Amino acid sequence: MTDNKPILIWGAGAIGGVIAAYLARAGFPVIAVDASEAHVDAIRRDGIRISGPVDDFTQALPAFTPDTITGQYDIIMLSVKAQHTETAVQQLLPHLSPEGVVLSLQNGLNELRIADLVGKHRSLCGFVNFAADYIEPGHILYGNAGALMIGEHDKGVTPRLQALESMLQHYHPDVRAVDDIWAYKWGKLAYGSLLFLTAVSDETIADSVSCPDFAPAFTRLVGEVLSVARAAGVAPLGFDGFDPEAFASGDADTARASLDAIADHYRHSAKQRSGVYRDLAVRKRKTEIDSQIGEIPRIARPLGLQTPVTDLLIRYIHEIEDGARPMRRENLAEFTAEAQRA
Ligand SMILES: NC(=O)C1=CN([C@@H]2O[C@H](COP(=O)(O)OP(=O)(O)OC[C@H]3O[C@@H](n4cnc5c(N)ncnc54)[C@H](OP(=O)(O)O)[C@@H]3O)[C@@H](O)[C@H]2O)C=CC1
Ligand SMILES: CC(C)(CO)C(=O)C(=O)O
Repeated sequence: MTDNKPILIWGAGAIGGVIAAYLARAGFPVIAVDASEAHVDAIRRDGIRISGPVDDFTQALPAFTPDTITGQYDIIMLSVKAQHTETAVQQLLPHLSPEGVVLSLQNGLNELRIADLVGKHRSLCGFVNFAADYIEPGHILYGNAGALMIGEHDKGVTPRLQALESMLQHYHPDVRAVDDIWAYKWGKLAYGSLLFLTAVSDETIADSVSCPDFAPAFTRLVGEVLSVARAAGVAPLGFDGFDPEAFASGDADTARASLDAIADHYRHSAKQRSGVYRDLAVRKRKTEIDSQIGEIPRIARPLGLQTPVTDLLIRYIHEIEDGARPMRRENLAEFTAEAQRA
């Protein structure tokens, strides 16, 4: 499957840009496809620049917008924001070969929708926790390494998954093909809810999650998402300091220890704030709240579960998106008080 045939990276921003640059540097024939004409023009002209504490290099790369790419491909790695998934999949479908696969490298449970659109046998799942920021056209900050795992929708590590694992190990040797990807995808969704909550404040992820005053809110929020995961038949797994068991235990000290470990992970990163913060404060655009975190109540309701703390988070982020609530530390105190009453 990976026999020197061109690979598309569809959405070559922060995450897709890093993967594209590393794979191209390793000699894979990678083509970037991105909706931003300015980004595509810069990559074509100067290559893609990866900067930061992990690496600093510029990689030449062919790049196209979705309407100018031609041909059919066996591997398309998709890394657009969750709310752009459906449009991107409709655009990429004519370029996916009959035996080709779309590997999602995104937060959220987008693979469920991708499988509906391309067929489950042509959809592979990804869990990403490395950190990167789109700085300007052609330039990505790679903040720190983090977990990256891939899997089939159903159990089993297939030869095609192993081939992709070997390829992605050129990005980082710790990339793993796993047979329980949903345990990580749901783990990241619970952790993602925590990241969204840090973005109601203008402080860093580390400062927010390590503050004892706010620990009850983070703990209740993450615990609630984990309960939905379990009701949906998934036992989430941890990574990079995040220990789901600690949040499910109901023991405040155990949860605090995991919050401190998460804070420690980010203290070593050049990306101190989440992608959510970046959407709100820097790029001034809507976040993935509805398509990523909104899935949690949508899945919970038919299972007879309420999600009051997640609903509260969605309200706060909408208020910030709508300009009705400034991003500030006080929001975390207010959220903590409201979450305890919810
Ligand atoms: N950044 C991070 O550190 C992490 C991000 N993730 C997840 O990875 C996914 C990608 O996020 P991230 O890389 O940060 O996002 P970015 O916005 O940096 O990159 C996405 C790129 O896709 C482009 N795009 C939008 N629509 C299309 C389309 N239809 N076809 C092709 N390209 C398109 C965007 O252009 P435009 O900006 O013009 O819309 C942008 O350049 C998200 O689900 C995110 O939650 C997961 C872990 C960490
Ligand atoms: C913070 C990070 C990079 C996870 O490490 C993330 O997932 C995001 O910014 O959305």
